[in-house]
Amino acid sequence: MPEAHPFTTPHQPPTPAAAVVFDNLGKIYQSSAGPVEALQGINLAIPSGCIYGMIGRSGAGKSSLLRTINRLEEPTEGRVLVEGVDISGLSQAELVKQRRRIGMIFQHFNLLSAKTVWDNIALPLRVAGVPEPQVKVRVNELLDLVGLADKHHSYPRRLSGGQKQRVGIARALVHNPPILLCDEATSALDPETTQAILQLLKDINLRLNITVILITHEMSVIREIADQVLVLENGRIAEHGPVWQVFGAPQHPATQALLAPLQHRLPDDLASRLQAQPPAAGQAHQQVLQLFYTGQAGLEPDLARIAASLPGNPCLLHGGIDRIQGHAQGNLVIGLDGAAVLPDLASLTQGASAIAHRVECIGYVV
Ligand SMILES: Nc1ncnc2c1ncn2[C@@H]1O[C@H](COP(=O)(O)OP(=O)(O)OP(=O)(O)O)[C@@H](O)[C@H]1O
Repeated sequence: MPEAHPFTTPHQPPTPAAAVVFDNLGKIYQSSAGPVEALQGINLAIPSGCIYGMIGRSGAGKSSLLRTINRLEEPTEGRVLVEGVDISGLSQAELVKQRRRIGMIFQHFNLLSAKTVWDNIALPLRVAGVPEPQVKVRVNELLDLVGLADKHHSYPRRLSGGQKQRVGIARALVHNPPILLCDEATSALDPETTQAILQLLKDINLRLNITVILITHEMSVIREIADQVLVLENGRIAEHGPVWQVFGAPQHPATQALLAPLQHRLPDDLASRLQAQPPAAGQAHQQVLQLFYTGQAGLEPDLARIAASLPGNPCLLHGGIDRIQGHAQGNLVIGLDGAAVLPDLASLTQGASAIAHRVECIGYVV
């Protein structure tokens, strides 16, 4: 007798505090070169209903951690609680059921090339013994959800990368899981298609209240859709928190290195003209200040206030501000007449009249 499937009603979680909890998690692989400590002392809760990003250098342990959530990897130490259930104690039959509550999508889509879009999506339902009329209803629902209703007879080889990932997403959602794991889901896609897939994941997170946990090497993906982010380094937690906080003021050197490509660096022509000391007396020059914004305490780059607080006809030379989760972050590079007498720079970052979180004089240009 096939079990009942609740997929025609929207998923309604019993509002657990955390979708996933890692409790002192450790993982050691045995390899021919000896034991490899992939994860160590991971204590972390992933809130229900959020989009949670995991980043880290290659080999930091992201995949190992993600795959412990559905026991594709068994931890060697500690526990993983999924919606409050310690999954290490599940029997094989219980694990099969549990895995239906955790969808997963992959970088290379993992579709069956000999099956149509329809059959790829229907397969997990058929394997679970869902009656054919219900399979039909559910596959149609999912094709609509991912915007592929007109492709149901197509084979994967006739689909673009974005369309293949849409099939992967539909297949991952067949059992109406409360959790979706994404393993480099947009890494094989061009920027425009990446945007469309990220929008779909956001939509699924909001409309279906599914917790989305993703690993990626693309920091822009985290900035674009994640609520919270974990940074792993050598199998340990480097730092974690709301994306705007971690991206606005990265504390750990690993995070700083990962985020470096997103920084609005000085353009080469300006950097090459900067000198550490002011030129000889009488030579016209500008002093160059850099104003940094971390997103803390609602402090915004207010150009009128900056102009009123700085002497010497301030002019904007370069800069970039991103807005992440409503917080302005980045830096502005400002040139001032060389002869202007600068105020105490620390005073520009304090109190109600602060114009930035940090101000540095980075040099002089003639
Ligand atoms: N099956 C395995 N056997 C032995 N060592 C492994 C195995 N799988 C992973 N490792 C090692 O565990 C560590 C963590 O690997 P993992 O794949 O989790 O990192 P990652 O951050 O996902 O890396 P990447 O970004 O390159 O995919 C690495 O040192 C890796 O070589």
